[in-house]
Amino acid sequence: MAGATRHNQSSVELFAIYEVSKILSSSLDLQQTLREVLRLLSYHLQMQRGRICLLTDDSTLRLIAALGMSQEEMERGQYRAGEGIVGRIVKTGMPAVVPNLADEPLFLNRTGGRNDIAEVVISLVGVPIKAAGECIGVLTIDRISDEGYAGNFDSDVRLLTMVANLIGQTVRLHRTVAEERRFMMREKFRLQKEVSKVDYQVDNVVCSSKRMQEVLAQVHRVAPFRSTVLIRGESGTGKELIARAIHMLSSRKEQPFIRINCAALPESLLESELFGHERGAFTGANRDHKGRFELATGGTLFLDEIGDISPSFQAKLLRVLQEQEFERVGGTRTIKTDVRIITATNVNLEEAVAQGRFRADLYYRINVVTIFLPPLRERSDDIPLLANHFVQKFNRENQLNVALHDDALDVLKKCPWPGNVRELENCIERAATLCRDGVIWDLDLSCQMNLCYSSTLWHHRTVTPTAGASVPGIPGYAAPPGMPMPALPQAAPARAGCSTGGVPGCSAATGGSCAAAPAALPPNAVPAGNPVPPAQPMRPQHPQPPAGGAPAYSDATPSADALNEAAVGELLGMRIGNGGPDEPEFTTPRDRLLWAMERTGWVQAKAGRLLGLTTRQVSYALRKYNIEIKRF
Ligand SMILES: Nc1ncnc2c1ncn2[C@@H]1O[C@H](COP(=O)(O)OP(=O)(O)OP(=O)(O)O)[C@@H](O)[C@H]1O
Repeated sequence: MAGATRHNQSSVELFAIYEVSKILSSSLDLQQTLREVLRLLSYHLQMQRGRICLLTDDSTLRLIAALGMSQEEMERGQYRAGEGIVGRIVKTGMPAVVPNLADEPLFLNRTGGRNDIAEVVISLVGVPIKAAGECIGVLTIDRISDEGYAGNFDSDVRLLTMVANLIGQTVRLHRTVAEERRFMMREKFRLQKEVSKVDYQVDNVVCSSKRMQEVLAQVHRVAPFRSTVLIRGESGTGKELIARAIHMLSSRKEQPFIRINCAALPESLLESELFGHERGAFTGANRDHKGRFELATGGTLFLDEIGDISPSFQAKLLRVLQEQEFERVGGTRTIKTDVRIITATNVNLEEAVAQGRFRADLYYRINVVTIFLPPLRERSDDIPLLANHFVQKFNRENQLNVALHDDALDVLKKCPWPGNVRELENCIERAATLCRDGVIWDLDLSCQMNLCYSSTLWHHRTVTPTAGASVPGIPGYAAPPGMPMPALPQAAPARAGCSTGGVPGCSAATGGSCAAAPAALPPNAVPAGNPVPPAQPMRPQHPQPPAGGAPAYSDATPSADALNEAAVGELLGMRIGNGGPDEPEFTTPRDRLLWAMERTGWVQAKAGRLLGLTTRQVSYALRKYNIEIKRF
């Protein structure tokens, strides 16, 4: 009978140990875990008032888990080594059994948690908690009875020692993890400080603003991984440049970087361009053709303007991105791909998803890491560096030594740059081409001659809302999240010499001083209040334009249309030479535009490239010259 009881007792103890080990490995909250252990001992083994004290860094024993104690009582549970029963256990590293606490001189009742000591017999069993051979705390339990505990203290000590060992291992593990975590946090903080000091450099990307430094830091972080990157930002902010930078900083840099503009091709062509086609797949497919996915094998595929692809093509693209395989058009063989995908768009994708124009599953697939490129107007600190970079580029390409005058730089810094860096580049190239004495003066800038085609485009947008416009106040512009468009300045009344009527490109660039446009200047004159600094070259005399030319120097204020006409003409006219050696002579800008459209199969993006214009500028010019777009 006694054997059976002992057997039962052993089974209960074994079960308790098993449960304790489970609890100890179940949570990261040490205090909570230890309280659970005490609850289990109390429930299964009638070991009441369990307490666990742990040694802290200042060698004090602190009560960190207890059953049936208020927070206040717990806070009183602090002992020095050697003090009281608990202090003695830590000091000696040996278990202690006190059959009746009322008779124990070492008993301090510091917590005040045993006020029933006069009414019942309280026995205490305490064992050291050890880890790696060191005593790091104490586990105690009370046995409460009316006439003294009749059970076996030895078996209590044995069981509690096992539990204390498990606790010791757990505490050690928690402390190691906490220490490592503290170390990692310190390291993270240190690295963050280092990173903020680092001047990130990426080849070809010119910038000094904090916003762009953050972008470059992101570029460095994402480059080594294969994750899909989505680059967002307005047109001309440098999305392709950043995509190339990511490729060049990755281990794929020796492999191809292949770009495709998804908006420039109709769906059938886009499909064959991306996936390739087999001979005979369609009329004119005379031989097998590798698509860009195949050409980019091992490298990076940059899908520009991804926000513009049709819903049916979105489904096809999704399949490749998910399964990393595809078939050529007209083919049956499944081809595996190994390409890193970088996408870019200036479309508000969230709005497109909400309106059902863009698939949510594709959105999530491409939106793994997103890099937002701020518009130039939000990082005007970059303008001086960029402007000088483009002047140097012009000089290298033309073996010239043109300089940029500070006055011109001042005007550039005030411009809102709706066309961003691309527009700045065009502006500099144009001024460098036109300037007469090897210096770009403020008056050489197109906005100062009422020939700023950006302001013309802005003007067009503000008077001719485009379908799908989604930015309040700026029809035709859709700003993605985090890419707020500038508030339109109040239209200033048209002034002599300024026909843009206060459109942003002009009024901001001139600081509202369009009245001082060149028309008011006599030959050799310098505008009032704008003396030439001695160190700077003498301001040149601007000749009058030929009769019937651009309205820049006309005394009369031309109508907005006349300005647009002139500006677009200027735009197209200025680019003569980009079309290559076989470009014929044109008598009107309209003819040149028609020639480019015909030559590129009426693909506006391609015509734009031929003419050195953006797709939007081509689209504007087509409307301007009433050219009906041919569709095939
Ligand atoms: N930080 C920069 N440093 C030097 N050049 C830049 C920078 N940002 C942009 N550019 C130049 O501006 C022009 C436009 O850049 P890019 O084509 O990368 O812009 P994008 O955002 O991809 O334009 P889009 O949306 O129209 O395709 C390019 O000639 C590019 O080299």
